[in-house]
Amino acid sequence: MASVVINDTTLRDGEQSPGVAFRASEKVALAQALYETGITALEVGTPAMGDEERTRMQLVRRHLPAATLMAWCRMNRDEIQQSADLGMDWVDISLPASDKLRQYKLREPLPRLLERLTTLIEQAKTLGLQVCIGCEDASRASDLTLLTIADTAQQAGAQRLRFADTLGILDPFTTATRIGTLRQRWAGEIEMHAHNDLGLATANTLAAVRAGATSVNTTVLGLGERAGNAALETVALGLHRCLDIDCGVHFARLPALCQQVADAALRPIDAQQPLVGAQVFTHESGVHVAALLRDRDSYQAIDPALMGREYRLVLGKHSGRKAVDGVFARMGYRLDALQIELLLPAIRRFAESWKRTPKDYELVAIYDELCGSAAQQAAGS
Ligand SMILES: CC(=O)SCCNC(=O)CCNC(=O)[C@H](O)C(C)(C)COP(=O)(O)OP(=O)(O)OC[C@H]1O[C@@H](n2cnc3c(N)ncnc32)[C@H](O)[C@@H]1OP(=O)(O)O
Ligand SMILES: O=C(O)CCC(=O)C(=O)O
Repeated sequence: MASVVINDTTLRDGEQSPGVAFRASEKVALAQALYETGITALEVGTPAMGDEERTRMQLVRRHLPAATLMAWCRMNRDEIQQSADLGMDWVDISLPASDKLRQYKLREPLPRLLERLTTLIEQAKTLGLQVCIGCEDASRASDLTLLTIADTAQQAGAQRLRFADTLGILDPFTTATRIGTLRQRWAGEIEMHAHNDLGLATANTLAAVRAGATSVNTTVLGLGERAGNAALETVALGLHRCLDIDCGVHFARLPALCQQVADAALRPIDAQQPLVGAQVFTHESGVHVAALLRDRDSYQAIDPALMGREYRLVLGKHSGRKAVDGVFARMGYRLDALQIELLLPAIRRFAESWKRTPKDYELVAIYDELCGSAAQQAAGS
């Protein structure tokens, strides 16, 4: 499959998560960390927000001269001019694609908006900017409207069309159909921008790529409006794993990048966050662990080493005998069948009382209590 550009928008849409506000130093450091993780195309901000935001965008530009930077703009001449002044490579000119958003936001008929769009694209191109047309709420726009916008954008010389599932209402099948229709008409780049309201943002992003999208928006940890955007981590690994597309992401750097974003956003990483959560390479269930002790591929499709991580086997309420044997063996204990029979119910009780798995020293304490020499002597007498 052809290559795909990840145009990460952590610093624009990611920061639109309620309450998230990156300081200037954080914005620059995050841009740097994204770049070092192999993400070289970044949507870095909204010039309309004012001098402070523009200064930050300029700082990112200075720190990352080789990165491909994009600004998000409304249909507004000043914002496009500002994007050029800030040294951006791309401008995303946002146009409400659905009737609803046009009606309630701009209150301007589509033909008039398209005339304005043509002028704005020409302005941006004269300023040396590459142009992406952000079709906001494209999922609620008709194909006819979308294709009309695409025709105008194409004639005016825009390079990219962003299909935004602004409200996160699509499923992967509909996404593929919509992008496929667009692909037949629009010769330029197509960028998928998916929101996660139904938990389908990554799936929709992969479906869009299958149907012909050449570029995808992501945010680290899926930050973004409401339920967020498609997460960089799952999109990058999904493209690699499911579609055999290498976007140049250094997977081993993802955990540190995610932690840095989590710290700057004050959003702790959920233990079960795909790929980077603390628990996602940890196995407890007895049936799984028994098989994993023989072959890691039995219950582990993603090699944690790819992310610089390790897999762990733990004991808990769902452990079986082989798991008890295996985990104690890792700690240097050779258990006999009777000891395992004594330990298993005690470990289950521990997990239920403390609502967590016992740590190694706690397993040793359970062992000492139930199987230590005094206990064994008592059991024998
Ligand atoms: C789906 C998305 O994520 S789109 C990205 C949206 N991003 C943001 O809103 C984040 C940053 N936003 C802000 O800081 C501010 O809202 C600003 C600076 C952009 C604008 O601030 P203000 O000038 O005070 O406008 P305000 O936020 O009150 O209202 C938005 C205005 O933008 C207009 N607008 C919305 N989309 C567009 C568009 N694509 N093109 C032109 N105008 C637009 C609205 O119609 C409204 O105009 P009105 O005042 O004439 O009704
Ligand atoms: O206008 C765009 O480029 C898309 C904006 C966006 O973030 C969205 O629609 O969710």
